[in-house]
Amino acid sequence: MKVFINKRIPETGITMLEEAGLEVIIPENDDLSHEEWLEYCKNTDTILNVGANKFDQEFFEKCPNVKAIALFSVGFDHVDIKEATKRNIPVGNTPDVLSRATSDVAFLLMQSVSRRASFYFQKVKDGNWGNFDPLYELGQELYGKTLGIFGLGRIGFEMAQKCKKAFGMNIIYHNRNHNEEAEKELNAKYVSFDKLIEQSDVLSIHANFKPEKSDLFNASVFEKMKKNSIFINTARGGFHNQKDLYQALVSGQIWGAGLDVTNPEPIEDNDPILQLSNVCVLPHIGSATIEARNGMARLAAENIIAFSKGQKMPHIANPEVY
Ligand SMILES: NC(=O)C1=CN([C@@H]2O[C@H](COP(=O)(O)OP(=O)(O)OC[C@H]3O[C@@H](n4cnc5c(N)ncnc54)[C@H](O)[C@@H]3O)[C@@H](O)[C@H]2O)C=CC1
Ligand SMILES: O=C(O)C(=O)CO
Repeated sequence: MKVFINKRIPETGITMLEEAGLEVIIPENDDLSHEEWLEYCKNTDTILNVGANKFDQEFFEKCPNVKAIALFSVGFDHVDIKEATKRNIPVGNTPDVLSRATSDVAFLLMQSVSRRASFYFQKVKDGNWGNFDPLYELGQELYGKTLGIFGLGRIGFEMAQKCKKAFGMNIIYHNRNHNEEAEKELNAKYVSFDKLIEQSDVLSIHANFKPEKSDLFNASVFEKMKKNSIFINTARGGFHNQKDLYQALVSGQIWGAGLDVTNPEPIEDNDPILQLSNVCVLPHIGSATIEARNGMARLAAENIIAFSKGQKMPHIANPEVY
């Protein structure tokens, strides 16, 4: 059985696949155009996919030989799951192993924005240390403030846990269902979407993205948020309207923003949001630790190996396929 991997992943995953007797195909030039990527996919049985290549109607029509897809990500918003299931194609993902790393980045962004760290670092790099100024670009402390989580699943829970431990923050959340563990362990309170945006001092997005939720965080939401609030998005850029976010930040409707994901992604070089002192933007590095990436490689390989043995994928985005 052939496994096409579009970009090199940590060696652990590749070794597991090879030891299982699978033929691994990794192109030398791993910066493939869409057409080149499709060409590889057409000629393979299973795909281990790194990145946001779209598994849409075009893909499924042009690549009828593909029998299984193992994503090198927990998010699967780039896959038409209904179509994959209809065609009996299991889609694997990589939950849990990256929750700590990704929530670390949400926490880091929150702190970076609250203390204007990236702005000050840029000043130092520009040779502009500045004099001690009692009123210049002051940060705000997070102790006892309210953290609002939109989408309290695996990553949202870890973010809430860190904020509770580090700053004694009160946790409120809005989710598809109640998270009993968070309510018990963190005293997290379930609130309506409107209450979430009105009451949060830090609003952190951790839900799985669906196209119908595009621009959910837009001007009408930012208007209702507190003036001292910080908006954090490490989930998917599609959740926020970036122009509206810029306006909310410039007009002082909200206090700051930390983004690991942008809309569009990658961010445009001339996006004015990059010029703001109350913003920190990272290039989608939530899972970019050695530990998380090794874990992702292991889970993706486990998925392909299970499939090759006629077994169920152990980490599956469309369990309904079985
Ligand atoms: N920045 C990065 O590098 C990374 C980003 N992510 C993103 O984080 C997302 C979350 O990952 P996990 O915590 O593992 O997923 P999860 O499935 O454990 O948690 C997501 C939670 O969001 C809730 N949810 C989904 N849609 C909702 C809606 N419309 N309203 C209210 N709640 C909603 C779900 O009920 C679930 O509890 C991924 O789907 C991915 O997009 C994940 C890993 C790395
Ligand atoms: O896993 C994901 O969903 C990511 O965004 C990158 O790790």
